[in-house]
Amino acid sequence: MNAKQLVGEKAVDYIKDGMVVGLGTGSTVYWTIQKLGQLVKEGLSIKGIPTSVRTEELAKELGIPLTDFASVDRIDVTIDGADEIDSELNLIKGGGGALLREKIVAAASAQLIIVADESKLVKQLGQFPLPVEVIPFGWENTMKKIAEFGCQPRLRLVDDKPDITDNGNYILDCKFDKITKPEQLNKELNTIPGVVENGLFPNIANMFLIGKKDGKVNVITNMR
Ligand SMILES: O=C[C@H](O)[C@H](O)[C@H](O)COP(=O)(O)O
Repeated sequence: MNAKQLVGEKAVDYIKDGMVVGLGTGSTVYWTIQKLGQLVKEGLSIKGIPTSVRTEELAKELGIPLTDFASVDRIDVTIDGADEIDSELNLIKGGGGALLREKIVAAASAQLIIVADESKLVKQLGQFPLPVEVIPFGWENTMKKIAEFGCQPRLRLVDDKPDITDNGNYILDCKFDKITKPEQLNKELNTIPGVVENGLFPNIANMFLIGKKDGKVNVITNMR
C-alpha cells in the first residue's frame, strides 16, 4: 500500500457516526473518500460537504450522503490533503485548484485533519508555487500586483487555455524563493483587488497524518 493510501484510509478512524464531514480534494483524500464509501455501505451514517466538483462527483458515485451550508450549522471534521507542510504547521494547498472551497470548509470545521505523504514536509514553504485564485477580469493587472510581493506568478493553463476553477476563476501559480511569513503574506495577498483567495493555510490544521515510506503513519497534533 502506498503512503497516500495508508494515511487516506487511516483518516476514517476519526470519523464517527452522525458527523458532518468536510471532504477535501486530491489524490490522498481520494482514499479517505473511497473508504468512507465502503463504511457508508456497511451502515456508517454521515453527511459530507465536498470541497470541489470532483470530490462531489466521487462521493455521489460511492453513495456518500451530501449536505450543504444551508442545512447544517457545523462541520465536525474535515479531512484534506496538502502540497507543502512546514515545520510550524503552515500549509500550501491548491495544487488541484480547490483552495477556495477548501479554505471555506476548513474555516467552518471544528477539526481539520491533513493527510499527506512525507514528501510534503518542508522546512520552509515556497518550493511549491503558491496557487492564488483570481477573478478573470483584469487578471494581468492582478498578476503584476502579486509579483510585487517578490514572486514569479504564472497563469495556470490546461490545453493552452486558462484553467477555470469550480468558481469560474483563474489560478496564478506564484513561485517564491521562500515564504518567510506565511500568516502575513496570506493576509496581504487577499487585500489585492482581484484576488479571491490564496493557498496559504497558516497554522489552522489540528492534526496531521503523515505516511512514511516504511509503511508507518506519523500522527502530529497541533498544540496551538
Ligand atoms: O487543490 C487541491 C488540494 O489543495 C489538495 O488537497 C492538494 O493539492 C494535495 O493534493 P494531493 O493529495 O493530490 O497531493
